[in-house]
Amino acid sequence: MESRIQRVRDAFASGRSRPLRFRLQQLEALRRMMQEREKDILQAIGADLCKSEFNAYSQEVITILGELDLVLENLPEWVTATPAKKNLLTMLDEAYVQPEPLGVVLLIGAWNYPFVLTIQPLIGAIAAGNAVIIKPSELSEKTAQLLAKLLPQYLDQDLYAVINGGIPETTELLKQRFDHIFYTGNTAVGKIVMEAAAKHLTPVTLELGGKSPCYVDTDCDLDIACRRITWGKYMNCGQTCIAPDYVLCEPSLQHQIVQKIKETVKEFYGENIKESPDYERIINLRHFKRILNLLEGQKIAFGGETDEATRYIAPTILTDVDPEARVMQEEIFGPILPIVPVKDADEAIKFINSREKPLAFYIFSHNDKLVRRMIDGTSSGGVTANDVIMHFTLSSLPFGGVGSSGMGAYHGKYSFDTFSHQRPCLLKSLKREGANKLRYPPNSQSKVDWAKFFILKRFNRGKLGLLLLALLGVVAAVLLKLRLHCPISSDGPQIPRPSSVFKSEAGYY
Ligand SMILES: NC(=O)c1ccc[n+]([C@@H]2O[C@H](COP(=O)([O-])OP(=O)(O)OC[C@H]3O[C@@H](n4cnc5c(N)ncnc54)[C@H](O)[C@@H]3O)[C@@H](O)[C@H]2O)c1
Ligand SMILES: CCCCCCC=O
Repeated sequence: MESRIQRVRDAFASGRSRPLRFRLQQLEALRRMMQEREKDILQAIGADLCKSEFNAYSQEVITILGELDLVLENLPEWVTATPAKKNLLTMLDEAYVQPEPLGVVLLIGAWNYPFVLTIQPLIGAIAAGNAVIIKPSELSEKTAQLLAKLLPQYLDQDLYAVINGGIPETTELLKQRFDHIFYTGNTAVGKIVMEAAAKHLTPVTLELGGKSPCYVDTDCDLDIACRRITWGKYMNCGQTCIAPDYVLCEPSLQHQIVQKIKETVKEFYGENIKESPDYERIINLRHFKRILNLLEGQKIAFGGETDEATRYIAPTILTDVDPEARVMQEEIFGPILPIVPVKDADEAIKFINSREKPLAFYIFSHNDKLVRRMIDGTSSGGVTANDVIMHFTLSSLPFGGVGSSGMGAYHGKYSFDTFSHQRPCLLKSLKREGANKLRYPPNSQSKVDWAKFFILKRFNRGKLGLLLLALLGVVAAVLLKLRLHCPISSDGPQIPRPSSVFKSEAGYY
């Protein structure tokens, strides 16, 4: 493993990954891979999660194609240095911010959307000019194998490496030194990743989970709200990091919500859910048993059927759930929807704020004021009002958690920024030493006053202001140069103070 990582490190050190043309070529190659190997990709995802090709395409492939289009179109602009504002002292210098690659990035992918949650950060890391070690999740075994086979066929083999394996391999990988670690998965492993990264002072992006609440207001179209909640909760058999974990609503709504979700489940998956090509299965027996344990002692208002042999758990709703119950202590990550009755929106806000910050928060209401009040009164990785999941699909929005749901964000330009260092560059000349002498010892009050003038002066008066600034800069520099050539008195150089030179009613110019 070490020699493989060294090969990636050496390739990065060669500088090959940096030119814009190279990055675009690699991203084009990824797009080609998505097109040419679409069938293999859909089959691997399907085998891992018992997912139909339609669902695999719309939940994973579309997102990657959209991300590639966006990055390929905008990368030339993103890699370009941004000029920085200057002050009087740096007026004739060049100041800009140049994004630069971080180096060798470790990407640890997740199993629940095994393709998109690995490839989407990879796109950002390549776009930013990095070399990458990709560690797909061993739980989605077929996709992990396919990634190890396909990526070397399309991408530069020295710069980008797939390392497969389980906990021992991940543990070994984490001992190595990287320039950034991007991890998607649960909070407990997130802490392990961060601890390992701290040993090398490696920055991390942690895309974690949490219990994402969904508040349903009485002033709301319940039919539409329940249809959208049903879609987001039971998609991928509840194994979605931003699935609505539980519903908060006034007690009077509980029964109606159960009824409407029940009807929608029938509409979506038919009478025999097990036969529906749109209903997935739990990834493995460990997770299957974990989810079943969450049902113990709960009032099942709908669903509850299970089949261990196929790891099937029916869409299930629990009512009158005690906030202290086990199902309300950990992220469910399965097709179980607890409803916790609350008095009103204020109690819902208190409830949410008394717990760890979630990855997502959903509010269903016609009342815009209430929606904004609930957003302002809470904190979460992201928010969607009157829908679920959809903020993930908009690449102009950063995607990530806050507090225990994670740190850092990605998607679109945010991915590029996550994998870049924003390097401030100031290019001065060896001339104009007159003005620069201000900062050299021995110091004096008049030098401090001049420094204040040069550094703190602000101009917000358009072109005229800029012209004036330029003139003042030249005058000040000439004055300083002249005065700095004068003999030095006991009080330091005899420099006029800016207050005696440029003072007007409006203050200093
Ligand atoms: N924020 C997001 O984008 C996002 C996306 C998907 C999943 N998630 C979260 O991931 C969680 C589900 O994943 P999971 O809990 O099944 O993850 P998991 O148990 O599958 O673990 C994920 C990875 O961590 C590694 N791992 C496990 N134990 C380890 C250890 N002791 N040391 C080192 N590595 C170890 C595994 O090898 C695996 O590759 C949920 O909380 C979900 O919300 C978040
Ligand atoms: C429609 C795709 C949703 C992906 C959510 C990622 C977290 O699990």
